[in-house]
Amino acid sequence: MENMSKFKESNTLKKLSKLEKDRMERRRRNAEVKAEKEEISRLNQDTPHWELLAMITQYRNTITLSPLSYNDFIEDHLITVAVRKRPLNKFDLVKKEIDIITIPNKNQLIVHEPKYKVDLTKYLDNHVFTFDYTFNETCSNQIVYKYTAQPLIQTIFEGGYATCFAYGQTGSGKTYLMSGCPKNLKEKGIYALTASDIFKEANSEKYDDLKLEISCSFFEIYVKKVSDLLNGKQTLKLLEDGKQQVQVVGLTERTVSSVDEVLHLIKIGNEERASGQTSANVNSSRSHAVFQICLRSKLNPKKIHGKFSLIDLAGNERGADTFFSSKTTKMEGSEINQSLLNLKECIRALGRKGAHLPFRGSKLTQVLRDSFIGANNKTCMIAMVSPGVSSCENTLNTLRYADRVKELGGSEVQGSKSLDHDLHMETNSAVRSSHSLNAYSSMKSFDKQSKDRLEDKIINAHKDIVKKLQKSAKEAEDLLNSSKNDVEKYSLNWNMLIDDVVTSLNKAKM
Ligand SMILES: Nc1ncnc2c1ncn2[C@@H]1O[C@H](COP(=O)(O)OP(=O)(O)OP(=O)(O)O)[C@@H](O)[C@H]1O
Repeated sequence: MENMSKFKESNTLKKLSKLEKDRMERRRRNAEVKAEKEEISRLNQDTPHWELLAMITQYRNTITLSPLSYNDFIEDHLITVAVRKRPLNKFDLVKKEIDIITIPNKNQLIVHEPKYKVDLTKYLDNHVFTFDYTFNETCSNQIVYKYTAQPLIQTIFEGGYATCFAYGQTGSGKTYLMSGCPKNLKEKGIYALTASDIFKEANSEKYDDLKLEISCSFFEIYVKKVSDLLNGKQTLKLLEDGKQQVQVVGLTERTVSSVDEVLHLIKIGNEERASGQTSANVNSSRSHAVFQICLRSKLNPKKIHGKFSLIDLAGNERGADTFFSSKTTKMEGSEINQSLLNLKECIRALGRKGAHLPFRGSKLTQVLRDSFIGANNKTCMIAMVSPGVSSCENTLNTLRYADRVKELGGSEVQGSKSLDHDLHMETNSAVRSSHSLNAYSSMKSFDKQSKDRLEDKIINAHKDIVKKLQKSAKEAEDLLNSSKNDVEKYSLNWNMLIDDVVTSLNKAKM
């Protein structure tokens, strides 16, 4: 008995001593980790985002990168939505920005958003977006052009309207893409590349009979004011005739015979645009600039044969600081938001032939009305994003907007690690197939296997819709919590969210 109690005592002592040893070991290891962190932090004093950078690098090491290459296939779309990421520039480097965008392949993009857990440890919220094309920081303007605006050139020769939009926050590279790099003349912009191809095509024998003439106009829309950039910013009026056709009364249209002449007009217009920035409230990135190249046959000069509109859209990023700002700035912001929402609906209407076209909702959509109707019209939108971490919120807003422009095209899978495009395509086609459920129930000759497969697809599509609604409910809750910070941004995001929910619900109807 005595031996037994001695044995128990020594066992307890052993356990206590082990616990003490473990505790010491834990303390030693914690001290080591702490020292290591302090050392890394000391070494990275110059890189405030080193922890975030380490997490992103680790993430990138887990995926295979296969970005778009020059020989990739050009898809034929009525509406093309693409994203271009610019490289970090010297201003970013001065601000010690880090690159939070990864482009793993030719149509996906990941935004690594830094977030904090409740215990304040950092983590990455990886947002995966799918578009028709994604261009990484090494892609030249020529490549972006090849997959976006160039495939639309033929449209205007076939009697249609082609429209190319560049959208993104200030500093995201819209001017670099549209006008080219001022320091490197080889890096031409979309204006010059488009004009050059239009001249090449117009001068080909095919169109000899048409006797085509090329002319250009350039105007700006700021709040509700339309100004002629080729005529000293003369204010222009919009008039709608009985056939709902909108005329920009008094707009200067210059006949051109070479690419250089086109570029000269663009230079004049851009200078005119910039000149307003100091003298008034007008800021180039807060107005929409519309450059149009028009084809007319000399045989019937009153009728437009085809038109290419290149539009540098205003960014909505200043919404972030408008809560305490002036009435003018608020009005400016809400006008931009309204025109962007309307634009999105009008582009979607182009994709759904015969759908209601709410073009009267803004001056921008009024002047572009003809671009959204007509069987032969095509549109592309290039969303531009800055890679830096301080642009994260604006980048997500730009991508969400671009994502919603194309109904059923490019879906965002928040937080998802899946990079499988086919998966999205599968989901999208299943959603589309749910429209045919009524037809399906009345199909008597349907074989059992096909019936089961279709039924599964429909149920899966409906599950996706439920998931989407749950995600939207969560987004709505987050939005409500942030409503007090910035009313204007809140209302824009709220409208976009509701739009999205309504679209999902419409799709869910059987
Ligand atoms: N693809 C690119 N490669 C290299 N540099 C780029 C690229 N895109 C943009 N930049 C550089 O980034 C800076 C901002 O670009 P840019 O002026 O084109 O932006 P923006 O969207 O037109 O801005 P804002 O709306 O304020 O006029 C410029 O210095 C530009 O040269």
